[in-house]
Amino acid sequence: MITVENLTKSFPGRRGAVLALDHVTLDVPAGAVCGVVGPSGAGKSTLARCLALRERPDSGAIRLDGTDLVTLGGSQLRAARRQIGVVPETRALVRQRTVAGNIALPLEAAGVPGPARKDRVAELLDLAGLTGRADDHPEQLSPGQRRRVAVARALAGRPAVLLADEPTAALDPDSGGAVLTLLDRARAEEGVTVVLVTHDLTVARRVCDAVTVLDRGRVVERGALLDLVRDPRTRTSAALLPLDGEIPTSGHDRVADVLLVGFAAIGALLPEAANRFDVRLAVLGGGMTRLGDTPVARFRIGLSGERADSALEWISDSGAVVHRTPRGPQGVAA
Ligand SMILES: Nc1ncnc2c1ncn2[C@@H]1O[C@H](COP(=O)(O)OP(=O)(O)OP(=O)(O)O)[C@@H](O)[C@H]1O
Repeated sequence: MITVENLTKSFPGRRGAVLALDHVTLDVPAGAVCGVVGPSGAGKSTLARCLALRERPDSGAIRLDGTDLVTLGGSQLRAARRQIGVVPETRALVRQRTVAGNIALPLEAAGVPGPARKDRVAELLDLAGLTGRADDHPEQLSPGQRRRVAVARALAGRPAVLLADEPTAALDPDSGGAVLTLLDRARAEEGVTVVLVTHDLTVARRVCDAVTVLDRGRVVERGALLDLVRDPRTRTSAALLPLDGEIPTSGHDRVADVLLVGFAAIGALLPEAANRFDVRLAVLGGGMTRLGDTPVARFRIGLSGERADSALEWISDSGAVVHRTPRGPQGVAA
């Protein structure tokens, strides 16, 4: 478990100090993939550098399994740094070395003997889907493959935490997806705790269990992705399942926003409600996405018919989250 408590960091700026992190608190359970998300300048990279123990915060604590890493120095700090693997920039890969040679670098530096080194490199090549490219040099690989080599290198020393700052930046969707799959496999197969820093919630939604949303150095939202998406007031929900506020809602007896989790429910629930209660049900807007493997959908629906209220209650009782829109006729919170 890694916890960040009240982390504060400022930098001198032209017009006074810039508060890059303002009492940031978050926790990442062991074996989870946690996203740190936010717009440009939110403080994500500063937080990542503090977590990597490359930058000292002005105040606050970073605890790994209870030990405050901020206070460490000397050999203890070097040992703590080995617990936190940082995915390097791909330009940090050594051009003269093969893919296998690059992954082996941290093991050589740590004095791991040859046979053990070979086994570990073979394991990581397999994990990264690069076994066939072991003897190639970085420039022979695609950008996405190079990024996977960088992830494998960061995993070599079996760190407790893996820090990946914008690991899909500048990659096409398929290559980016392969990098995210690797992070997910690393969590599942190596048990590493992953901190994924990204400006893009649609990247985080693919692998993260939980996210912390930063804005101007502050935590503005944090929690399990599913919980955040269930609450229509969160930024996370608005970003991942946007509903156009201008959707026309007139001409219906009731208008509501319905959040559905799970595939069967998305396909069947709304038509079933219309049938059961003999109401006309129109989908006015919304759409669906996936959180990891779980499909989630949010629709704005209009219902007309005598039993429209009963239909909404039944949809809610069936497990959907129903919010009657205040803009709808006789709108009241469900
Ligand atoms: N070394 C530094 N010196 C001065 N100011 C800095 C330094 N590092 C970061 N900042 C400032 O701290 C704030 C947070 O920057 P940071 O790079 O952490 O944000 P970010 O969320 O990673 O943004 P981006 O997505 O654009 O990289 C910004 O106002 C930035 O200008």
